[in-house]
Amino acid sequence: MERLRRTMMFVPGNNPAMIKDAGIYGADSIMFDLEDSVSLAEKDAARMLVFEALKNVDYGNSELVVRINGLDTDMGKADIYAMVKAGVEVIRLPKTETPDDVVETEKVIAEAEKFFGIENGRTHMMAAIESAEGVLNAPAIAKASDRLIGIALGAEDYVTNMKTHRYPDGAELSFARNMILHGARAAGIAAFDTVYSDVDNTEGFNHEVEIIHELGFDGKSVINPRQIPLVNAIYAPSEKEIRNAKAVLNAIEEAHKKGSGVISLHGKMVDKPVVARAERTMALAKASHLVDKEGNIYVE
Ligand SMILES: CC(C)(COP(=O)(O)OP(=O)(O)OC[C@H]1O[C@@H](n2cnc3c(N)ncnc32)[C@H](O)[C@@H]1OP(=O)(O)O)[C@@H](O)C(=O)NCCC(=O)NCCSC(=O)C[C@@](O)(CC(=O)O)C(=O)O
Ligand SMILES: [Mg+2]
Repeated sequence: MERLRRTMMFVPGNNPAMIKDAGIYGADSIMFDLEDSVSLAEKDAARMLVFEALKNVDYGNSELVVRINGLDTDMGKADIYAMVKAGVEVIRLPKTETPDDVVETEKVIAEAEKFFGIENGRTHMMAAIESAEGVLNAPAIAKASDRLIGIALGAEDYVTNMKTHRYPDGAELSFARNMILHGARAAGIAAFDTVYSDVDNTEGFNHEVEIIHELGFDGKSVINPRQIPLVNAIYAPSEKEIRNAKAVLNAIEEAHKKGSGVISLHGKMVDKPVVARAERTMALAKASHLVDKEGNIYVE
């Protein structure tokens, strides 16, 4: 079963208090940032701080991601070496424009793994797409490395590049979101939506999460712990959806016992894609604490 990544929380890499407590909020992934939330003067200190945190702090089940500075800066290579040495799970490449950006970053990661005697391929990657060129190349970027677990939209940089800004209905992001989603799905990896900066605007945030949930994004980048339960609530399946998923999984189990891969349930065909959706519903229900380990509904 693929890992759930409903929320990926940005944590500024120069903020010791936020770094120390980042594990208590239940984010599926924690993303320590060495890039745009850290000023030039603090880059070295932030790298050391995040290195120490990765080595010494227990973040429970959260996946650990670090957004590095790009290889077109003086910091990129040092960031990669330090994070690979610390054992980070995923390196997030910012401002990815072309598949070559991914390939070049992968080369340095592989060099670092070799240098520190770490198994080749252990460090995964994700690529943030934050410009028109990146969006147009999204399908190729998503297929540029087997290490990629996903691609993400970085909308603040993207709207700046597009000479616009963020609007409540998200029309300005529609093409980018669809390109990123299709690129990710064609490559079989995850798609993550961008941050929502107005942390006190719960209504606007919920509206945006509804949109990306309906489109099919795996999850959203968040910048504040208060945004985590809001995303989780929208990604939580309803009781009706859970009951239907359980019925589908029971029906297909019966079909398999009879040697068939397809069966009818209440007059509707149940086949492989319906089963895959039911499995994801049950995974989301478990993550949302709506069912127990066996899939029994708590609300019954
Ligand atoms: C927004 C705000 C200032 C609000 O402050 P507030 O003070 O109102 O927060 P409160 O709610 O009062 O905090 C209550 C308690 O939570 C703690 N707490 C808050 N935030 C926490 C957190 N993130 N991690 C751990 N802990 C946290 C806090 O320490 C306190 O702890 P305590 O004192 O113990 O109670 C704050 O959240 C914050 O700085 N966020 C991170 C901002 C950031 O990372 N920006 C860069 C990434 S975007 C980018 O680069 C654009 C992009 O590249 C994106 C893309 O690519 O997708 C693109 O182009 O679009
Ligand atoms: Mg950005």
